[in-house]
Amino acid sequence: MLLGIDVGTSGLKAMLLNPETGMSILAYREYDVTMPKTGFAEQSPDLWWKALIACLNELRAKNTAIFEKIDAIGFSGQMHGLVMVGKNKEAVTNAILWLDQRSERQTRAFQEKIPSEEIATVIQNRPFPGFAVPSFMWIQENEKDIYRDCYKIMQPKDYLRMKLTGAIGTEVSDASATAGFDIKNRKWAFDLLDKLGLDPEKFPDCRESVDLAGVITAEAAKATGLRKGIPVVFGAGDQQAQSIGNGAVCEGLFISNIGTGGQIATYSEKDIYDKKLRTHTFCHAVNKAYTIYGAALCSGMSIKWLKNNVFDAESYDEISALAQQAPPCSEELIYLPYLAGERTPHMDPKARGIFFGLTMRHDKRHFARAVMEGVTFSLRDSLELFEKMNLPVERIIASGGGANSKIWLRIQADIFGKEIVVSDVREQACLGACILAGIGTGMFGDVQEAVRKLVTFKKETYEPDMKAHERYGLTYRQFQKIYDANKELFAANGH
Ligand SMILES: Nc1ncnc2c1ncn2[C@@H]1O[C@H](COP(=O)(O)OP(=O)(O)O)[C@@H](O)[C@H]1O
Ligand SMILES: O=C(CO)[C@@H](O)[C@H](O)COP(=O)(O)O
Repeated sequence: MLLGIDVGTSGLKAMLLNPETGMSILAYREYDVTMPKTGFAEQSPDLWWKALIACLNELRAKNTAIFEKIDAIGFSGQMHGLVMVGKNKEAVTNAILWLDQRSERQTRAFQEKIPSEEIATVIQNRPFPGFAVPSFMWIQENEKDIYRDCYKIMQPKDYLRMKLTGAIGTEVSDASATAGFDIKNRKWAFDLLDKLGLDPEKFPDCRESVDLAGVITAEAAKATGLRKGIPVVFGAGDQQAQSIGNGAVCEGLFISNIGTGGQIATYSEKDIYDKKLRTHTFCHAVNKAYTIYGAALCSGMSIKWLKNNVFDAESYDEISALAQQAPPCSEELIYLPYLAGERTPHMDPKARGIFFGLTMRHDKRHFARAVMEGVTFSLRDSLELFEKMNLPVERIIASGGGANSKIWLRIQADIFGKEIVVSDVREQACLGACILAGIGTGMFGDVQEAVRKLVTFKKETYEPDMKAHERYGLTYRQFQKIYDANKELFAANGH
């Protein structure tokens, strides 16, 4: 049996998987993002640890015989965030998440200190607030004691792996998304970190995602109920893990992932990157390949915000039922999902959310649908960039929590004008984490073998209605113009 753990932004999932039959059992614990100030987004690493213990207790209580047969453990996790631990391997403060916008000034300083040519060829990505390196620069400037007490930095899933194995370390897929990593050479960009004035000693050893990180310690066995000595592999960032769990490990397959953030992602053997650095090129977890994707910040988060902060609704299904009752294009109500700035395509931390075109005819149904459509328009921005990068998109695999909504899958097919398919396993990032554990311990020869065995797709697919696609095309152009028309106002806005 394999155990895959995904440390998401909205919650933690743990999956027990039989690698022979593909049978899987899941446990989930939801948690929140803490926002102590405007633009701040944090989580306590202890929250993830408690969620992990709760998930493992549930899996063990309900499936004791299976739980005792776990042969290997793998990880997936929310990317970019900054976890800082002291010499005692305890977190010295809350983790600063990928959604955090506090390091805008440090991001600008980064771009002033490092020549743009070096950023393009070494980092291959534009540094952005919420990436670990700008966040760490913020800590260095504003929280000197925490910077001093920080022995090593890491990403969220690395923290839980350290708690299980006692070993500190990170791996290429997450490290490459910190803005401090040499993508081509798959190692920390120490020269660049030095120029930024950061202490290279605070960056942990970095390995490949399928390497063995350690085994479950006696202390962790006592806390979690896991058997002492189970091997644990490094694991990967959730983008790379979910793409493996969706079987997108060859060129030409694209994924539309709607988790808390949203991404249009593909696999590449070459380190192709957008010359204007509007998309991301990071190390993939397998085959020494690359993942290339456009990233939207508040995708699932927009629906979560609408559900919790505006409608006070019971469930996501309630939002989907409302969206189903409004017509395509929501009677000209257009939503810009920039609640925490936006990465692809604008790379603008100051962008903000907008509802445009309100009339007295609009009600909750239109708001629900407009939010789903606005998020999908923002993902179409990435598709258009891919077409320009000569990476044509034919068929799209929908993934993440957003793929649980049939109306949102229909909206994606019609806005993208592409066929949408969905895999049989609901938690694709957990499956990816299990596959990495299986490869790392020799259960699978390679990722292709694992994917052939374990990734299957639902019979029901979503063909685009090309008439709706044409209509959406006009609204999409308006969506783009609304950002352009407000860009200067966003920039002038103080927060
Ligand atoms: N049934 C549903 N209908 C619509 N959206 C959903 C549904 N279930 C989950 N979501 C969306 O998916 C998001 C969570 O996705 P998930 O992939 O679990 O995120 P994460 O990995 O960030 O924790 C929620 O914030 C919500 O927006
Ligand atoms: O910023 C990104 C990817 O670049 C984020 O999407 C994080 O990786 C978190 O993933 P989810 O929790 O949204 O699945």
